[in-house]
Amino acid sequence: MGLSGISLLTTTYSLILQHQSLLLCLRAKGFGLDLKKDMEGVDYLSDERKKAQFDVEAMKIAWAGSLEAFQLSDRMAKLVANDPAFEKFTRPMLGRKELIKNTLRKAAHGWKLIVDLRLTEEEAKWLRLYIDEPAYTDLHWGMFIPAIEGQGTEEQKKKWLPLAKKMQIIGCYAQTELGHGSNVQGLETTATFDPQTDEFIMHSPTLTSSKWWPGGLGKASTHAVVYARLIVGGEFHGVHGFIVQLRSLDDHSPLPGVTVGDIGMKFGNGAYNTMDNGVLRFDHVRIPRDQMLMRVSQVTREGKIMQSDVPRQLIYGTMVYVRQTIVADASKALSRAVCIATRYSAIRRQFGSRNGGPETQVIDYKTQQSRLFPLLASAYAFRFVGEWLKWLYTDVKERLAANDFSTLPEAHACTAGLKSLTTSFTADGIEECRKLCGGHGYLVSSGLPELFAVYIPACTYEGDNVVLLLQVARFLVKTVSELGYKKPVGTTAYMGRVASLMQNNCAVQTAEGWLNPGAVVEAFESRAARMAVRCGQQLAKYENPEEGFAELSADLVEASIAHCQLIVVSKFIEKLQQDIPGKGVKQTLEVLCYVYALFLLHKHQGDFLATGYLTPKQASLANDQLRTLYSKVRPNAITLVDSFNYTDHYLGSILGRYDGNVYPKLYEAAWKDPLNDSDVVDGFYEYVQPILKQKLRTAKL
Ligand SMILES: CC/C=C\C/C=C\C/C=C\C/C=C\C/C=C\CCCC(=O)SCCNC(=O)CCNC(=O)[C@H](O)C(C)(C)COP(=O)(O)OP(=O)(O)OC[C@H]1O[C@@H](n2cnc3c(N)ncnc32)[C@H](O)[C@@H]1OP(=O)(O)O
Ligand SMILES: Cc1cc2nc3c(=O)[nH]c(=O)nc-3n(C[C@H](O)[C@H](O)[C@H](O)COP(=O)(O)OP(=O)(O)OC[C@H]3O[C@@H](n4cnc5c(N)ncnc54)[C@H](O)[C@@H]3O)c2cc1C
Repeated sequence: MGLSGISLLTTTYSLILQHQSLLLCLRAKGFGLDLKKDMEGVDYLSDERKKAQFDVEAMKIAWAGSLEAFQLSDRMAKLVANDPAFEKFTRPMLGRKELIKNTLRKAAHGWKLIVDLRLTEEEAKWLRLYIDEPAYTDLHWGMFIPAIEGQGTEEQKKKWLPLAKKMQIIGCYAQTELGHGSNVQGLETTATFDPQTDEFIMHSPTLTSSKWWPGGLGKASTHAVVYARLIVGGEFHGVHGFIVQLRSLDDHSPLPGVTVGDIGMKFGNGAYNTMDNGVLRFDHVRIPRDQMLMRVSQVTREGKIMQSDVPRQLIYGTMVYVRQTIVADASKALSRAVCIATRYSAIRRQFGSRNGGPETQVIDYKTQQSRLFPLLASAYAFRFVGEWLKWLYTDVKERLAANDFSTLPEAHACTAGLKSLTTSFTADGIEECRKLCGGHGYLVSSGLPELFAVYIPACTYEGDNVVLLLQVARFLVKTVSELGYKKPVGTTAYMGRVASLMQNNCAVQTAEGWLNPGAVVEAFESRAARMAVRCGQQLAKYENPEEGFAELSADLVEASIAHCQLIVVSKFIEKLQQDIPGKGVKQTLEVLCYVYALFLLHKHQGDFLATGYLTPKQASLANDQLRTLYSKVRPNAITLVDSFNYTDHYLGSILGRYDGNVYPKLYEAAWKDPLNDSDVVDGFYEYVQPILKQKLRTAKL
């Protein structure tokens, strides 16, 4: 290495020393330099932690939901973090075959722990979450089993659930096809009843009817719940679910008539490529009649269709369940990215040094705060709305069990809308966190690229986010059209006050005036009501309602977003009306709640102004208040992300390390890259040296 290289390195290291004064000795492998190494065990964020204005341990409990939930999650997180079998840092460098084998190994080790330690289903769920590697088990536990639980008869549940829960069979959820995903009624796979043999014949009549995407199908599953067109007596009777065995339970080979495989690599290194999303075709595969999931409709031995009093929509019930879990997962993914970006923003310094003193921590720049703190506030907002949605789902489930189907449409609208809202925001938020970490955020070792790659399909799977918002729009339009004779309830109860929401305008006169839950909720209610009513009025101009709906669909999507944001804001405010113990915890959450609401108000001020609810002056006062709120978040920022209680293993990020020891660890990690195994790169003699040694024929070059 030449002198200029060494002086560049020396300059780099003096900068590091300036930033982290406790560096003692670093060995620069490959450069022949004996530099100082950092002190392990030092907390570089301790000054930040001392600034906390609230009880961090109590905030951890508020985030987890209860002391018991905190303890359970903490126990599972540590179990995974302390087990070398769950190492994941090499994942992005593995080839596909190694990656899948590695995932199978981890899933097997996880299952062994579940059995040996006799973990409960709740503990097992957290264990799988902290293993942090998408795997066939997600679909087995998350969709296959819930599909049987929700759509199977008591007899079917008795037969299949024990097998599935002991993992004596492995299942997946095979709905989407090559040609249709969103349009479930457009699926082409057929299940034709054969009264001669009392069987269904599963068949894939076209290329586009091939099942395409189901997770766990490609290589792991022995069984699937397959959605297919029920054909009895030559007539189509809607799409239903069927339990179909795909592979031998002895040697795992596909059964006769079954063609099955993996659909290939997906976005990113490592990331979602640990999942075997699959393709499946049937060539007249026969299954017994009792393998059709028959809670909604039954086919008798004689080939008669019997409808139970359960609504047809229950066939979509598994999607309601999974969408609810996806909302809860959004807060986990967003909080993870925010934790990384917040800790790193406190470590990173740029500009502002006077007289050789330390530079400014980037977290102190107002622009950094205005990008980061709304994401932090959103992570908390999504956590609390996810908690509420879980309650709503549990309530609906109990009602369904008692044959009360009245709240199903609202549960569908809420799960669809909030799934869409939270996943779109989280996907964008993770990318924003990457940018907030500057260049180092682009390194795989920041943890952000893989988190992003794993997360973004959430905007598509379990319902494309636009398609889902259009479902919310249908629900809203129906609610508006029924206002004259039907009292809206639940999350649309505010529509019952539509007259005053359309007339009264915002009364806020000062920036402090925005620190009022009533003023905030009314602003969001008025905006949502006015946008929905405006869509209703526009729709009324069309003779054909479906044509009008299609024409106005972009506006309808915006009205749905306004409605869903209102739900998140009001559930955050409702949460704060509960008893939340711990010094300063409630006050700190109040600040975050206002940040969330006023950030949305600022971002969507066009809606609030266009609907005539706010004046430009009032919108500007909200923005003034937002700036003040950011200053209130600042001293608590690090401890607010500590309250997520994530282990370094789960975060999987050098930038987000709990101790903030970023630079030495980044430096160390670079040397672990296989490219640095040798000084001279493989291929040098074949491809580089000949260029260096070439004898140029043209003098001009
Ligand atoms: C580094 C690693 C880090 C971390 C990773 C670790 C682990 C991973 C973590 C978690 C993994 C999580 C998840 C697993 C991952 C992926 C799973 C994905 C699985 C899937 O994608 S399954 C396939 C999902 N498919 C869809 O969602 C399709 C979307 N389409 C539809 O839902 C519907 O077809 C429709 C709603 C668009 C229907 O439209 P339509 O108008 O044609 O409808 P119909 O005529 O059929 O019916 C209309 C009628 O029904 C009502 N309705 C619709 N849906 C529902 C419902 N779900 N529930 C109740 N009611 C419903 C609708 O309102 C209409 O009612 P109305 O009264 O007639 O108006
Ligand atoms: C990682 C991953 C895992 C998956 N796992 C599973 C699984 O386990 N099991 C399973 O069955 N499926 C699974 N899927 C499939 C997934 O559920 C579908 O991809 C999803 O429902 C979207 O359907 P689509 O692909 O048909 O999109 P399309 O509907 O083709 O969407 C394409 C575009 O058209 C737009 N669009 C479609 N319809 C309308 C409309 N009516 N109005 C306006 N715009 C419209 C959409 O907004 C989108 O922009 C998975 C997908 C992914 C990416």
